[in-house]
Amino acid sequence: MTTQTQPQTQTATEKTGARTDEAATLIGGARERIDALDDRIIGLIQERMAVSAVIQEARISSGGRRVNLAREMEVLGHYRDALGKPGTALAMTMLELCRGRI
Ligand SMILES: C=C(O[C@@H]1C=C(C(=O)O)C=C[C@H]1O)C(=O)O
Repeated sequence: MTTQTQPQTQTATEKTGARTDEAATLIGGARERIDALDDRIIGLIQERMAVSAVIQEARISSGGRRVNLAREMEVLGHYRDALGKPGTALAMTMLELCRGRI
């Protein structure tokens, strides 16, 4: 005899961890907004990467270096002022995406 695994359908409450249908509905809607925001954030990061690459290529073509630490300090400060210490970590990851590892 062969055993078959049936596709499991999760209820909205199982998917969200909520204990009531009302909370599950609210969470489902809010998660859709988060997914849409994440898509926009990813698109903005990709746009930033492209602009950053233009700057880096222009500087390298002119005989300069890829990285400019003074400017990176300004970027880090901007994120730290807006978001606190985790903002610095976020900016460091973003800089790595934009100019690679140093
Ligand atoms: C984009 C630049 O080049 C590099 C990338 C940076 C960035 O992505 O923000 C910042 C400084 C440089 O290391 C720049 O100098 O502005």
